Amino acid sequence: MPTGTGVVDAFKNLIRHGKNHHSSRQQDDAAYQHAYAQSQMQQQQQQQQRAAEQQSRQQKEAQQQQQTQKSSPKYKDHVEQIVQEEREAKGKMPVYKGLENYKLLEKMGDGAFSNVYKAIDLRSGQKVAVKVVRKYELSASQAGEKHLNREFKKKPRVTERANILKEVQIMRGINHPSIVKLLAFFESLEHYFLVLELMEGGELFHQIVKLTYFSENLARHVIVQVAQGIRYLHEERGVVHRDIKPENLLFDRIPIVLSKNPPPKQFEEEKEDEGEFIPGVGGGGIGKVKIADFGLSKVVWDEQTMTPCGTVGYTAPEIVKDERYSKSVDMWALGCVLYTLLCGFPPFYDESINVLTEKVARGHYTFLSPWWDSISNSAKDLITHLLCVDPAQRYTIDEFLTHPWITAAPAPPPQPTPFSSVPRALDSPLLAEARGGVREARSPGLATLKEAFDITYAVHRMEEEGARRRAQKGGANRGFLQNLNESDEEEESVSVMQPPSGAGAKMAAKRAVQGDAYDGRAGQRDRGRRTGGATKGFELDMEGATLLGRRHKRGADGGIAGIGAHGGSPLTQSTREQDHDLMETPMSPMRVD
Ligand SMILES: Nc1ncnc2c1ncn2[C@@H]1O[C@H](COP(=O)(O)OP(=O)(O)OP(=O)(O)O)[C@@H](O)[C@H]1O
Repeated sequence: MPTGTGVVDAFKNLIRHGKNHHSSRQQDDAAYQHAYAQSQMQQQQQQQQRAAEQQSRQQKEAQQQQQTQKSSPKYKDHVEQIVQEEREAKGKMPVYKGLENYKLLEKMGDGAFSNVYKAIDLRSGQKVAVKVVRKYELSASQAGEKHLNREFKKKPRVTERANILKEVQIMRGINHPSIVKLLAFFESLEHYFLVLELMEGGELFHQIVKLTYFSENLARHVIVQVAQGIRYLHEERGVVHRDIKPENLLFDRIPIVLSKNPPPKQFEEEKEDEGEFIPGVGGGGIGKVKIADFGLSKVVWDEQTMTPCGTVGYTAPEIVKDERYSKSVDMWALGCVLYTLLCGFPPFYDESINVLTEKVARGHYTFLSPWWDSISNSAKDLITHLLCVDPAQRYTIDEFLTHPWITAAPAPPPQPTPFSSVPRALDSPLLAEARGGVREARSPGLATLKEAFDITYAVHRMEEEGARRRAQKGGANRGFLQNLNESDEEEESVSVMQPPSGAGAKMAAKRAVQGDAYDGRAGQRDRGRRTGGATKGFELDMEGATLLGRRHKRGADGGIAGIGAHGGSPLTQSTREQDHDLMETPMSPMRVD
């Protein structure tokens, strides 16, 4: 039933036109409904108008209010708080029980079971790096489900505990300007926390990628600091690091002072200007360089008793040999790092893990032309004495530090060469792909580069452990640290059998073939050649626990037996079918705990 003013108006209308008296009932109804519809429309229009008026009034009020609020300090604080909250939410840092005295600022790196954060010690205000290591592994289903109340596997990873304790034990005794200091160590129910001296620049690896390669002055500045750290470890602490690689070398940033006379570009590559090299300070943004990550380190002699560690009852020659082998692993690594600094790619590389292992074992590398053409013979000479297959022939740290290239004063920048003499557009053969067009990116290519280092060193560590096992057959009393070393050995034999993920498997196939500048018989120049044709080098005798031994089992005759002694360029080896088969198998990361 219509009600209100609309209906009244409708009736008035009807009366006005006299229809109320003369129309039939039907007509009255139609008129009534028409009047009713009209009144409804009018009503709606009025309501809409009122609503529009009210809305515009409210908008005006809100605008006025905003104007006054925006200029008020309270409003500004509020907005800033929201922006800050949004920023924080983006880079949200996890909260760890037991780490309440530290405020995590940003993530700096991660390993297989650890994360490293830049943090502030809230008590002292000091900036530090905190390495957080998980004690327990999430079971596969739990890891995927991301439960809030996560349950951990009951069984602690005992090997990991031993490794962490060893790392801490070793780092505690170390105090050297070229080695990252351990400031504190503590643990909660679920994590170990290592508070470390902060190296703001991060990994040297990224700086190599950024600059493509280093000038000889800058390479010397870096490698001398690393070598001094190694000398301290070897000679004063009886420790071998065993994992010296650009990833584990951290640096402090310094400002780049633009070159007065920018050095000529060697090739049409995007080598960033390193800037002026300042002796004693650095260049290319790199100041102090320090060794980090003692996760694979070993103690080879007890600094207190000055006797070899845990070798009571062993005969002297084996002990001496054992210790020399251990140290020589670091010297080999030093050679790999120096080579990489100077040209931007590692000395040993192949997409096939078998071929790479073979090259490392035989010491087959080259000073690849044209990248090495302008690098001094003195630098090459030093490298040949480090990448020398026979550990007995390899330079010791003292020999390294007295080599003429190391003791030379920084040279003035090279004279410009006309660009027309440049053969063609070039970039470091691996880095060009490693970058994948993105500078400093952690592209799969970069991961492959890192894996090349890992494999190279793993082969040498295995060699060292093989020597130790041979020496220790029969057993003897072992000291505390030697027992810690033992757990590591077991782990190593597992970890090295994991080939790199397939990311770089197809890399080399695309790579341009380069000619050899030098046949790459590392360390053979003036140390005397071996008899019997092919260089024997060391035996990869790991008693069935080796990378190669295991690959034989897995790869159906795809192991080292099928590989001839290659003497060619490290970047020219063809990849054989069986190697491909192995590479296609999806694999977990190299490090296995
Ligand atoms: N003191 C530090 N200052 C700055 N960054 C650091 C520091 N220590 C470690 N990092 C960063 O964290 C990364 C991982 O650290 P570290 O190598 O000690 O851990 P990890 O778990 O042993 O790693 P991995 O599994 O690669 O051996 C480093 O490569 C580096 O980028």
